[in-house]
Amino acid sequence: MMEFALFRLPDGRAWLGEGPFTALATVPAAGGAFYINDFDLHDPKPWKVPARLHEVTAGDLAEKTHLNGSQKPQIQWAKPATEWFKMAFRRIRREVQAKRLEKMVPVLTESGTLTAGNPRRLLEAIMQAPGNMWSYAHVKEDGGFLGSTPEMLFKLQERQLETMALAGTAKPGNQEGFLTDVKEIEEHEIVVRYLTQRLQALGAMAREPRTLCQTSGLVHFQSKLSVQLEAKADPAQLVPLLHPTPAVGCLPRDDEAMEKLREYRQQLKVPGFFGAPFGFAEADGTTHIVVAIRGICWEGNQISLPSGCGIVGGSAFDHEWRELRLKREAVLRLLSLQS
Ligand SMILES: C=C(O[C@@H]1C=C(C(=O)O)C=C[C@H]1O)C(=O)O
Repeated sequence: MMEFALFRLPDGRAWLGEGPFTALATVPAAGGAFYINDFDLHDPKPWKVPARLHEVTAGDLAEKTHLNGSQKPQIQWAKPATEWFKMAFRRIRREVQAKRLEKMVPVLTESGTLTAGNPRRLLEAIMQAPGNMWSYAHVKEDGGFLGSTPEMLFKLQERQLETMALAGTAKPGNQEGFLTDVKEIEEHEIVVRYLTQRLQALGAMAREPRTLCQTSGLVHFQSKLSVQLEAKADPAQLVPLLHPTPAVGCLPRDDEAMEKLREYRQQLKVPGFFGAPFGFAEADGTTHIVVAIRGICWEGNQISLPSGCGIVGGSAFDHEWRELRLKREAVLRLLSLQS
């Protein structure tokens, strides 16, 4: 199989689409299409209709993707250098303290070299991800990306829109400290405020209380939001309305801040898939779009493992550096790649 896409819902239902894909600007009425784009939404035709679509389970994926016989990947990781990230971190914090910015999410990417095996084998691991995660993959002949994310951008079913703020991170174990951590709460509430502002015009909105979301080896703050839309909305318009949220982007989301964010991403060599929207439209029209974090990408034998962290005025470098490591470790654990 040359090119394919995979999407798994938290409830375990999963779809595998085989290329070649037909690209469309809007979601087809019959559904059965994947949404694949990069962080900057460069692709004007992000809806990809596969030549063949299969509903798959963890049990039959290996056979369907012809993985049988290939070995698990072995990766030699290089320790990430601090310099560029430290510079971005300091500049962002300075901008926040000067009140020119509220929050920005720089991304650090760890590189690795594939020494044996096939990265496609990791599809089996993302099919086994915990029940509160969405798994995604887009694989081409010599490269691709895949992962399992705890972050949904939105789910649209008729006129019911669901979304979530997921931001603020801790290691499991110190829940009491985390629940009252002012900096983490601020980081989270910035995302809630942003979503509320963006969604208010669309219809009656409801916010659930802030709760804890426990994923593989990490705890986050999560607030669910929902909107009863006044008029039918096209997912093609909702994506640029909501993405990027300040959970992976910046606030304010004006041209100047977005330009800075793009500059940092370029300087730090962040892969285009990271933080981008990814999704699937079911045959009944229900559309799921998630935020592609907690994953890896590869090109030939070069592997990248990106992770980001929100910087606000109270952020300290060592704390964020540790948080980035925890996030990378969570991905490695999820993919059963830990050494
Ligand atoms: C950017 C990542 O995660 C995002 C950033 C978070 C944070 O800064 O606390 C938490 C969850 C995600 O919204 C990542 O996992 O790399």
